[in-house]
Amino acid sequence: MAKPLVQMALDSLDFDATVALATKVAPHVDILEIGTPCIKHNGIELLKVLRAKFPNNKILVDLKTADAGYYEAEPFFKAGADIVTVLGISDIGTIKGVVDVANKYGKEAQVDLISVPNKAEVVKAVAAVGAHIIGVHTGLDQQAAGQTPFSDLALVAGLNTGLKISVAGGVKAATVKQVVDAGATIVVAGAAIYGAADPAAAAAEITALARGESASSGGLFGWLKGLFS
Ligand SMILES: O=C([C@H](O)CO)[C@H](O)[C@H](O)COP(=O)(O)O
Repeated sequence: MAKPLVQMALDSLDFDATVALATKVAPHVDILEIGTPCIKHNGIELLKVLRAKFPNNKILVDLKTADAGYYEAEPFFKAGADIVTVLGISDIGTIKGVVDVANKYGKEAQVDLISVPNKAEVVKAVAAVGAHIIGVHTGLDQQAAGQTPFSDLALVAGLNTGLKISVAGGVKAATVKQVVDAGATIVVAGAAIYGAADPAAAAAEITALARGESASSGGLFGWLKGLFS
């Protein structure tokens, strides 16, 4: 089975701080996510800068599209996004539009299940129109109300659609193995990395844990640990 991918969510509003954080973290993760507040605030220019600076990372643009799927997503695929998100609560025509334009560019559409009431039904419907990734997502406001993504992940994994499953919502070093064991193929971490004293080390630790490697063999973090042990 393929090793899970690790995605870092860039949720700052500041353009330069986002580029600086991405520079620290990019060597330690597979996917850089431009979070929804960040892309709304900074626009497609930020994607162009990150695309040019980080050719070895995939880039997800968290558009959370709700309408005009094809039209809204196309400029971002054209500018180098590898994955674009669309809301699972939106019309199936909107979701199909993002899938179609992703296919046109050889890229991927991720359907975000945030606030979807009938998750099993939506997962089956979006699988039928060719969605590439299902996003199990407990948003920042839901996390503040005490929610976690674990029960939704169990439900989605149990549907056995064969689609990739991305999991976001407060994932941290202590929970990353639980998320992978429960069926995540993409693990997303935002605050656990950008809120750490050393974001590069936190990213390296989370990636090592997601891949089932001991933290001591995990990139810079492992190297630093080795120095001081
Ligand atoms: O998608 C996110 C949120 O809705 C704002 O765009 C976060 O990036 C995602 O939840 C991951 O961040 P953490 O929950 O802090 O790990």
